[in-house]
Amino acid sequence: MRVLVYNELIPEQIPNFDKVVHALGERDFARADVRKLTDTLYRARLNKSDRLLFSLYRARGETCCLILEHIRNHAYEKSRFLSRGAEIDEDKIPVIEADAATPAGDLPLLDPDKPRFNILDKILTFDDEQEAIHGLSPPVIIIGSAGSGKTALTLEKMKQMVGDMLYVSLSPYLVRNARDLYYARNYTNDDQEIDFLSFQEFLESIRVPEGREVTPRDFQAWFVRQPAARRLRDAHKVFEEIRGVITGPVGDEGWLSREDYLDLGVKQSIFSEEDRPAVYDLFEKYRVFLRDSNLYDSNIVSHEYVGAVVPRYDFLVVDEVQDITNIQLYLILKSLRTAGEFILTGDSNQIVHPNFFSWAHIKSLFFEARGLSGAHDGEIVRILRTNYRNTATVTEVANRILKLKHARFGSVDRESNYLVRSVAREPGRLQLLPQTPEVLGDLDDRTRRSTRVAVLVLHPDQKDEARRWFNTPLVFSVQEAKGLEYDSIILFNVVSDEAKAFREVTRDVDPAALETDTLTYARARDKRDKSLEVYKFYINALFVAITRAVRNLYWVESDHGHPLIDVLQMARFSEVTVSAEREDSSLEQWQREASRLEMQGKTEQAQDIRDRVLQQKPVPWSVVDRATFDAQSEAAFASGARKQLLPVFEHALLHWYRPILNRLTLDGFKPALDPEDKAVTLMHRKHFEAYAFKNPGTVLRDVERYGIDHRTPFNLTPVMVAARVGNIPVAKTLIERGADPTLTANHGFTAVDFALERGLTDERFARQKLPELFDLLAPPSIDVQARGRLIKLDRHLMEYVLLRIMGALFYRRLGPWIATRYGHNEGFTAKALAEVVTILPEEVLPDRRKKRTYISSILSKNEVDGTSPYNRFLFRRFRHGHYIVDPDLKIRVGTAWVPYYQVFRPEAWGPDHPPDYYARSGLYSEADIKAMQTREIDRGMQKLAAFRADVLGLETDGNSLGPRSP
Ligand SMILES: Nc1ncnc2c1ncn2[C@@H]1O[C@H](COP(=O)(O)OP(=O)(O)OP(=O)(O)O)[C@@H](O)[C@H]1O
Repeated sequence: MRVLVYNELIPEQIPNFDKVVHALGERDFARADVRKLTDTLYRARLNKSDRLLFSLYRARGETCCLILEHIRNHAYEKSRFLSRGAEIDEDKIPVIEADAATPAGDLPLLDPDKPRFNILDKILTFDDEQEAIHGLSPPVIIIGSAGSGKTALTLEKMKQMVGDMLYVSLSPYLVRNARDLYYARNYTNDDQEIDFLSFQEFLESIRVPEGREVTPRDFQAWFVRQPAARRLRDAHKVFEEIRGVITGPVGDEGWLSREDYLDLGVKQSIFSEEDRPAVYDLFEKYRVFLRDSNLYDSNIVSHEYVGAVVPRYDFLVVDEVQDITNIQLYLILKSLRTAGEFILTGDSNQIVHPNFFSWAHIKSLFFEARGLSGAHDGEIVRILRTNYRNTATVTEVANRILKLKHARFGSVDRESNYLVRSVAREPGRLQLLPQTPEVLGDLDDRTRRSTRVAVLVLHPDQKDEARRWFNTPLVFSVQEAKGLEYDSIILFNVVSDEAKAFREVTRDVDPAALETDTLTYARARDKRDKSLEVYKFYINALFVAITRAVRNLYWVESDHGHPLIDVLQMARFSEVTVSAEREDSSLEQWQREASRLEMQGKTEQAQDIRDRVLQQKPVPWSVVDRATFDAQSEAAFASGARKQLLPVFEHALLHWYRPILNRLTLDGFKPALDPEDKAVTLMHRKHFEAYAFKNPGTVLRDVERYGIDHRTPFNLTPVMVAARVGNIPVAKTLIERGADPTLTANHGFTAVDFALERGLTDERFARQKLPELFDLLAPPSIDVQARGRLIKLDRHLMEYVLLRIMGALFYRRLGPWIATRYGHNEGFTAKALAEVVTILPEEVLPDRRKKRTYISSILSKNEVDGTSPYNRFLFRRFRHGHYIVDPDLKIRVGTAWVPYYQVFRPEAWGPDHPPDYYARSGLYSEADIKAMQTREIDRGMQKLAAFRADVLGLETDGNSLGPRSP
């Protein structure tokens, strides 16, 4: 049997490794003392205390043994691959013979001839090209077409690095995806701390810029109103010139001076010398426009930040570098402690952002700023030619486009001069179809209900025409589609709608020039020829559009006689009968697609799915938000009617709005006198009945009607309710369908905070529910702003967990602590926190992190006036050993920055209700007791008001809802 070893394992450090692996290879399970742990996992015995975890899978028809993990000292509960916290009783697990052990499935991406394999979201082996790059030391530039494994390879490379690291890319979606891939299957690494940041977040981590980043759409809307628009015509082209040529280069100023700009060589600008003065005039107006509209240009901001960036990373990765400009790259590389410790990846055939990117620009940047790439002298560029994403047919057309580009414009640069190989076993399908009502009707009928087919047009303004024919909500312009992939793509009049431009793209190209299997390096003939710069968008857009199709391409054109169709030899694919399979996706799949698109910022399409496919409606009930609640409770107390007070009580109970609960108790409001358990049970039964069932059916009915994140009358989302009641299957289903776990309730809680709040007081809940709920619901990071900088707290950090715990304790514990009469427990102390967290299971907080000394070190490290170089400026120490979240801290809610103490509400703090020892003593009348309790509560409220004013610096509102003395 073949044995492959996970690349993270170091066999030399594992006792008896060779001996045991040899036995496994010979299928001698008895010698290796193999036992079966789960359906897919086995263990072999290394020595008295250590075990080796492995799985069996089939690859290319052979059974392969995949060695996964070294279990030291019987510590199965620490295993990465067994479910967390697994308790295995060695005496009870069954011995198994090799013949009885069957492979758990097929692994199509595994090459059994390789000795090592890698694990990201799936198990795969690298090909020789990839392996060679994996072995290189930085700096490395990885060039490869879409789907060549650049991201996968780079992430695996990062795992070998030690220290502080950065992964950065323009698209927030790609970054999020990369982070999830990195930590897939419980990967952890104590030797590194990684920031996964979009470029905008990277800027924010230096200093949060004012306003919002200008988009091409803002520019276009402004451009068409300018008199110069008539002469310069194309907004995209002008924007590209400004972004790529005027503000993009590295220099001493934020942009090129007029003189320098007019002096540029012909290859350095998209515009002719005659047009350049007009472009520069417009650029000057553009800066005024930015200032007046509170927008910023990230290039100009990057220039401003060059002096402010501090070296803070030991290693960094820039993924999709073709999307960013030189000054942006320069700024990123300036954050390295040692020059040259980087990997850049990219593909210049995928440039559809206006930024005038070329590999030559990057090379000249390294040449001019020699310090950037370190002492390394040799070639740092490596190319990946194999495509793992698209079928052979799709790849063939993509290659023809590359050949056409080469034949027409010459080599863009030496680096991008290559064709792509497909390894897909399936051939895939390509049909060139005419634009007739019958064909379009049929195509639409077969594809409109499927989440796996999207329609692509070249420009955003062509989407309306496409929507006349196609009913799917998945209609995108090419720029929108960048970074997406679908099983099948319908290209709609991409060429016919820009017939003139594409005619230029094919001008003077001899089809015979495309009959080649390699691209030879050749520059364009005429240096003054700007056609590449001008027409690059069209040819790249076509390339990007086509490579979005994983399997099939349906290409609809009104004019099949266009020269481009001819040059690409598409006629052989011409058909009049649509052969797309008809496919209906379920509502669930559509819901997931809507959420996926939402996350990628494709709000238009996501909304269209919700409106037309899911037919979601606004909730028919009124939702009680903060303002409504304040008004409702005032009115209820004024009326004193039970019917009005009950919803106020329930709301206060759910949000632990202590002043209101106290007041209701003092007023003798019956439900408020019940023990909390009873009141909660009644309320849950009344309002959250649907969440009591394991089967999510009832909850999903509302979700289908009103959307996955609709608000219940208490202004909670369904997943918040599931978290609060501890219903794991429902929470899981909602998350799988795309529920957003970052949304907040009236008092600032996200779904996971509800679960944590309960887990911190209820031992059984903590043990049975919290590990899974935390895993499922805790968002990957919390964005905070301290001292004007973004600090992204990754879920792996203790700071993240601590901030969450402080949030979960905010109302129930912190308020009463501050309010206590003797004041010895104000604020969070390491001692109090260490006591509180003992209840949390190992999976949520490992024992080493529960220690008082450790908690204390994290608190003081992040104290706002502290001097640690790793200070994240989270906490303020207002008395010796007493901490609170810093009142100047802001957190990101949706896209807005909100002060922490507006998200969490100190005005909802109140003292615990005084115990009934007065009553028990039997010495006092009922009226006396009430008076004493009232006084006690009043004192607490006053203390809280003073704390809010003195420590938090907040205005106090006179406790309008606090209890008044009778
Ligand atoms: N050696 C390999 N064997 C099998 N699958 C692979 C291999 N390398 C990469 N893949 C898979 O191919 C797909 C594309 O890889 P990846 O997303 O890393 O490509 P990319 O070059 O970054 O693409 P893009 O430029 O479109 O972002 C992924 O699903 C990845 O897991």
